[in-house]
Amino acid sequence: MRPMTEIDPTPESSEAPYQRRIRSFVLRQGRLTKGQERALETAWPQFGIEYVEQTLDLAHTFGRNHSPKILEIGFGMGDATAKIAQTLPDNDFLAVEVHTPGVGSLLKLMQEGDIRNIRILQHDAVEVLQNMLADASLDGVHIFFPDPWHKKRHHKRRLIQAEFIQLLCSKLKAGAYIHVATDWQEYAEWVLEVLRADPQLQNTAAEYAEKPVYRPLTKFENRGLKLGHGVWDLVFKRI
Ligand SMILES: C[S@@+](CC[C@H](N)C(=O)[O-])C[C@H]1O[C@@H](n2cnc3c(N)ncnc32)[C@H](O)[C@@H]1O
Repeated sequence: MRPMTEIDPTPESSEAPYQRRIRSFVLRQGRLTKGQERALETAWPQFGIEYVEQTLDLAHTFGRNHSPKILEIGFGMGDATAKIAQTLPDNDFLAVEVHTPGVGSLLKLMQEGDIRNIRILQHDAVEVLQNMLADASLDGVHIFFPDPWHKKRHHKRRLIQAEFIQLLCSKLKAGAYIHVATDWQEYAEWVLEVLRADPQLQNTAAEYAEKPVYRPLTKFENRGLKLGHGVWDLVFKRI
């Protein structure tokens, strides 16, 4: 197993409404394949967005105005992202991930499939939300299989927390959606509770939603389903 590097929590402060002290991710020192390395060199200049503390003009970034703008947080190796972008060519996807091999992998998939409606930001999505996205600028958010942080003492590292959802809601247009999928039942229950408790959100189902058709089954999910493991989709709308 590769050595894991924990990112140091940023110092405590009481200035901003949502202070990010605990990271929801661990930066792994993954090795890049030759193909990922090549994709990073050749496609990043066209499809990568550098993190800066300045509001991103999404229409300008994607070169079109009226297409729905969807944020994906933590795309992993990008397989689902690439498939969804191909399935929904009229939507634009801002895909955020911290892991370099994942960024290389998605860029490679974009080159192979000639996919042009994705832009990639390699940074902590919380800081991207805080510093780069305008209020009421998003039509949807995808969070697929966020790290469940199984152990109770790690629950504070879970991405989905009440304050994070408040921040996310401020970036959603009225009627925009949040779609979370998880294969960890206890996290599904946690997410359901957090989303239900936010007065700005409305569940589109009684509890868990049917898997929306645009979300492809991942290899890992397929394997889990065969073993009888469950997957829970949650789709909420911003009022
Ligand atoms: C369990 S993986 C799931 C990846 C992918 N969505 C899938 O379904 O295969 C969770 C991913 O979220 C990323 N992640 C976690 N917190 C993040 C954050 N705050 N900003 C950006 N990426 C994050 C991790 O690096 C990791 O790749």
